[in-house]
Amino acid sequence: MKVNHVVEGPADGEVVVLSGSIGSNLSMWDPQVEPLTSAGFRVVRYDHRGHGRTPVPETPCSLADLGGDVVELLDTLGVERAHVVGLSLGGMTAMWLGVNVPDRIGRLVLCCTSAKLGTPAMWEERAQLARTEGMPAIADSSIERWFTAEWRATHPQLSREYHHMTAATPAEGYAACCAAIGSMDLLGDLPKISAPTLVISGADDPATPPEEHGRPIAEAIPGARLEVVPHAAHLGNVEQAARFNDLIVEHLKADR
Ligand SMILES: O=C(O)CC1=CCC(=O)O1
Repeated sequence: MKVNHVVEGPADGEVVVLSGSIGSNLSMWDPQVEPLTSAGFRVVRYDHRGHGRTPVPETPCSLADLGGDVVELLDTLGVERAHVVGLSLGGMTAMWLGVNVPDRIGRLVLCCTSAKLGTPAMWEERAQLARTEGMPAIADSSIERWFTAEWRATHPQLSREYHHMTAATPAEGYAACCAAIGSMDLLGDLPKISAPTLVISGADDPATPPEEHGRPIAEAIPGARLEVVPHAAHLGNVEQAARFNDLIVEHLKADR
C-alpha cells in the first residue's frame, strides 16, 4: 500500500525512516525532525495504513504488511538502505524489517516497543472497543499510557493535541493494526537481526515496561544495548525529547 509520507532534510543525507505508534500519525515525530535534519540526516516520516492520511485497508493487517509498506516506500523514493527509528508499533515494524530485509536496513533504534505484546484476544477486544465505543474512548485510555500524569498536568495543550491525534484515527484503521500486534511474535527471530541496534525504554511506560519488553529485545539482538530513560511513559520521544534525540543521533552517527 502507498503510504502518506513527508521527506525533510539534506538531499544527500543518510535516510532515517521514522515509524510510529498505533493511534498516531507522522506528526508524533515533530520533536525529532530538527535534531535529525540538522545532524545531516534525510528524514522520512509516514503514516501506517489506516492512520493519518494513509488509506484504511479492507482487511486486518499483519506486521509483514506494515513492513512491506516501508519497503515499498523506500522503493518509491529510490532509497536502497535506510536507518529505521520505530516506536511501539513502529518498533515492531522496524524489527520485522531487520529480520526480513536486512540488506535494506542500516541501523535500528527501537523505542518503547515489544517483541510480543499481550494476546490475540486482548487486541481483538481493543479493536472491537474502537468500533463500538469509538476512537475518543480509545484516546481517553491511550493518553494515560502515552504520557505520565505529571507531563499531562504541565502540558495541557499538547495533551489535547495528542488525544485528538488518536481520536481522529479511523476506527477500522486502528482495528486493522490491532490485528498486526495481536498476531505478532518476533522474539524467536530477533537473533537474526544484524543491524547495530539501540533499544530505548521509558522508565514509567505502562504499555511496554523496560524489564518486561525492552530488555528481552536488547538481550536477543546480537550486540544491542538498552537505555532506560527516566520520567518517560510510552511516547518517550515526546515527553523526554531531548534525551531521546541525543541517544538516537549518537547511535545513528556511531563509528563514522
Ligand atoms: O496500548 C497502547 O496504546 C500502547 C501501544 C501498544 C502498541 C502501540 O503502538 O502502542
